[in-house]
Amino acid sequence: MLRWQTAGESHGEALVAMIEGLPAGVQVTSEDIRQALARRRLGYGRGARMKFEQDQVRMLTGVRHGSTLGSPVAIEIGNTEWPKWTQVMSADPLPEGTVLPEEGRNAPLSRPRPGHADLTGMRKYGFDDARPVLERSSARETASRVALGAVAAKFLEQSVGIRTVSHVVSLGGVHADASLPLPRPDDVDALDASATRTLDKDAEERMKQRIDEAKSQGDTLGGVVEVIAYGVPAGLGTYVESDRRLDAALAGALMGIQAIKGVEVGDGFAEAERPGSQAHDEIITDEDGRIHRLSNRAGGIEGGMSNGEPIRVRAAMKPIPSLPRALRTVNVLTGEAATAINQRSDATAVPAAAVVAEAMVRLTLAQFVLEKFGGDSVFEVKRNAQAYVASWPEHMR
Ligand SMILES: Cc1cc2nc3c(=O)[nH]c(=O)nc-3n(C[C@H](O)[C@H](O)[C@H](O)COP(=O)(O)O)c2cc1C
Ligand SMILES: C=C(O[C@@H]1CC(C(=O)O)=C[C@@H](OP(=O)(O)O)[C@H]1O)C(=O)O
Repeated sequence: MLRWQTAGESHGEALVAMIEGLPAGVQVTSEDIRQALARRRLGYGRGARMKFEQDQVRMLTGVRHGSTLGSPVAIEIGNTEWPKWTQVMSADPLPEGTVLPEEGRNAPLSRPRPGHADLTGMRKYGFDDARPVLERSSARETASRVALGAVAAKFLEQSVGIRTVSHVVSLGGVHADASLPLPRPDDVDALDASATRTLDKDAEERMKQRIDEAKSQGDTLGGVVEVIAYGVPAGLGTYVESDRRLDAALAGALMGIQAIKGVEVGDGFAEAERPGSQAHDEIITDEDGRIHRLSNRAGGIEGGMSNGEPIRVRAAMKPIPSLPRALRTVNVLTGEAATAINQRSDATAVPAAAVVAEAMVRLTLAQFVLEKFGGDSVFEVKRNAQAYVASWPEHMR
């Protein structure tokens, strides 16, 4: 069983991520993790913090000489901003009379920001300011999941040959051309080079303009991201029990990302508007006698199982809730009307969310691969997966 967990606060000393249940023999280095984290920092419209802060990666356990040991893998992502935050975020009580810098005093954070966890978090945990809530509800935490996703990606590629890619489908209402071919894993460099993580250059320009326009109006934007997984063998997940469905797990994993408000598998909501004759993926036998699909509207999942086609899932991100054009709120210390604090913030983080969504798809697929094929070493998982496919009659492969 593959399990993972993250810990850490947005302005704390470090984030910590742990994954347990990975087989031995996954080739992975801290440089692989660094590269994945660098991708999450890219994207037009991200705020100042992305520029001055760095992710300091340390592989603490579970890996020796670039290869996993089968024991839990723990990764630390140090926050280079920590020296500025040590007092505000100190784990130990502060000496009497310590005067905290502005960001550590509770007055500004007694005005909960609409769209954030602030108000309900304060009520739920009994705080009189939002600092203890925002520290953990912040999407800074997604760095931990991207780090774990980088390890999962290595496992998927080295065991079964699964590779993933993510891109932005729409940003602030500007859509990439849906008739373009789907990105493939080899397009990753081109996607990294794109300011808005899209292969549609024309849409990229319009997305940038839209972000500039929103910024000049003190506003923020959301959008839709897509993750595609290639090389997924048929038969991950099952229809036999709802909580073992691959589509359900992927939806949960994507919904667990901060600010994600909708998930689609394949053509998702568009499917609901089509007649059945145009909604499914017809099965034919091609010239070499092999079974083949004419389309992939289902996004590679039928009956809660991967069907051998590329897996395609989308996630809709709401606009960033901290806006320069501050929203109305209430000062919870006085009950008086107020405006939400206007912190430095991302104008949009949709390209980064694509990278986070990809990490969640990688982790979820790794879980399902291990459930299906088992194995304590990459070699064993690979052998089991190959034997499974080889057990099918030739035309079914
Ligand atoms: C990669 C990423 C970056 C984000 N950056 C910011 C930000 O700079 N400012 C902000 O207010 N919200 C940001 N958010 C969104 C908040 O974390 C999120 O909206 C908030 O936690 C409440 O969302 P929820 O209701 O889905 O939990 C970001 C989200 C993601 C995924
Ligand atoms: C630090 C990251 O994202 C942060 C996520 C975030 C939020 O509210 O979710 C708010 C911003 O932080 P701050 O309020 O300190 O400026 C982002 O910069 C990161 O992604 O590494």
